Amino acid sequence: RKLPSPPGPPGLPIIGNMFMMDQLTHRGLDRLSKIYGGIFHLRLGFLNAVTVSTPEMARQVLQVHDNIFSNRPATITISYLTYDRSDLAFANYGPFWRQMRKLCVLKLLSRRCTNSWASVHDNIESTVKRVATNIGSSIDIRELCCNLTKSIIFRAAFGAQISIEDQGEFTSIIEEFSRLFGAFHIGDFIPWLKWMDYQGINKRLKRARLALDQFIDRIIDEHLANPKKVDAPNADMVDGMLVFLREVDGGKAASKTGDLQEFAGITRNNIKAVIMDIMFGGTGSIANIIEWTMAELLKNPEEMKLVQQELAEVIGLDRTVKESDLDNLFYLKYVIKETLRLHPPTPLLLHETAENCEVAGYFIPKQSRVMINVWSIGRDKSAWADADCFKPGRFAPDGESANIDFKGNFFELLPFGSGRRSCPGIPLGIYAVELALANLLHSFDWTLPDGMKPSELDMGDAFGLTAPKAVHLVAVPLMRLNYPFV
Ligand code: HEM
Repeated sequence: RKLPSPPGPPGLPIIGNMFMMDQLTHRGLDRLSKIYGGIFHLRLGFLNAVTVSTPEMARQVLQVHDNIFSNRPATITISYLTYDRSDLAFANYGPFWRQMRKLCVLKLLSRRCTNSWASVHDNIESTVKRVATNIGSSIDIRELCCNLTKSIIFRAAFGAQISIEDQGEFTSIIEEFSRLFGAFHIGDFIPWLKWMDYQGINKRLKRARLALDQFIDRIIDEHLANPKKVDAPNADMVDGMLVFLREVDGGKAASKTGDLQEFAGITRNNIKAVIMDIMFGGTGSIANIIEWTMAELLKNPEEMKLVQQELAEVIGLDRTVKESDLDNLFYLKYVIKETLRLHPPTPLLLHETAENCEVAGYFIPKQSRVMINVWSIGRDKSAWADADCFKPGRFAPDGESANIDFKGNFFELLPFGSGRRSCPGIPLGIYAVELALANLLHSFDWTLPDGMKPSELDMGDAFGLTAPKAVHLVAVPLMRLNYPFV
């Protein structure tokens, strides 16, 4: 039986729908899904692209056919900058990916990596102290959150000894990587035009990777000169990976811990590529969620009141929030969940098919790019009552969505994806988001600057690798606690 392709807009010879490239954002694809349905097809040059925009279609690709839909698409730029996909995020599904995933989940991102959790705690403490010295002044919340998350991830990855100069140098390397990830390369769509490089991207790629090589090689050498055990309290992520390298180099793989053999073959390039995954995975998304949550609460003062009331009841007004308090902050968790529904930091999950397959009666060819529009799904009117409204109470025990979590078990809420390729950084990421928000909202009352009314707050978003607020949130803190910050 010959199956049809999913529906989609008509294209032109050779370029297909490439004239619609500006529509490839969560909002543009959402508009197209209203015309063509929950699964539709675009042809971008020689590339088949399939978009999924409903919870049921997401279940089809992430659960029913997950073995076929678990590869990642990689552009020319991504392949080059990840040392030919030597990382976790862009490796195709298979034995290498499984090894890297195990390494990240067990050895770099688990609760046993105490340095990362201490980095979250210590950096939030110093951020709150900094805010306390600016009472009554306008604060750019985006800048505050980005500086916070960068410091958290830098220390988690490279250790407390990383200097301000190194942080600056690495920030510029990451920024150039970000710009290159977003750059358009015709060879990604029409392979026989791969040689064309009219924007000079190839030269920039070489320069960017050289800068990363020089930077991380130096950091690796410094770590090699001062080896630490992987379970030392100050062991960072580079230490964690070097332990495996040392074991492999020394020919001792598998002799003690049994599972080390599986990591044999890790190279410096793997370390560099995984560090970049952690930098990109961690920093933007955490900062995004904190900024969006603050914006939603300033826009909805009655919700702000409920969160702050809970904080006062659970903690009192004489101290800041500790990790052990988080389990008792239920309303704060509903607020974060609702923010993740309306503003998922990664609005489009990018997957690729490993084989030809059939979904919902349609034919999806091998190596199709699959975009799962998590932003659309979170606002799907058949899945959510008052889908566009900020209503955290829907997740309370008596609310209509009480049983829904964001860990990938419910296909109407997928901020971290679901299944094999779902986010391995959830515990660390959610800890950072909860502790930062709890402390910012408990320590201070917040108002909008210059008499701005909540209804005047701009809630538009921008599209890139993540979907931050288009306009930075600016707010004014007022002291709320009887606590000597300074
Ligand atoms: C708290 C905010 C975070 C959000 C909303 C988030 C979201 C996501 C999403 C949507 C994916 C892709 C899932 C898919 O394709 O199905 C992902 C993958 C990934 N995330 Fe996160 N993430 C967060 C925090 C982190 C942190 C803190 C780290 C590490 C420090 C991290 C590292 C990764 C990595 C390495 C992958 C690729 C996994 C793979 O391909 O197997 N993320 N994340």
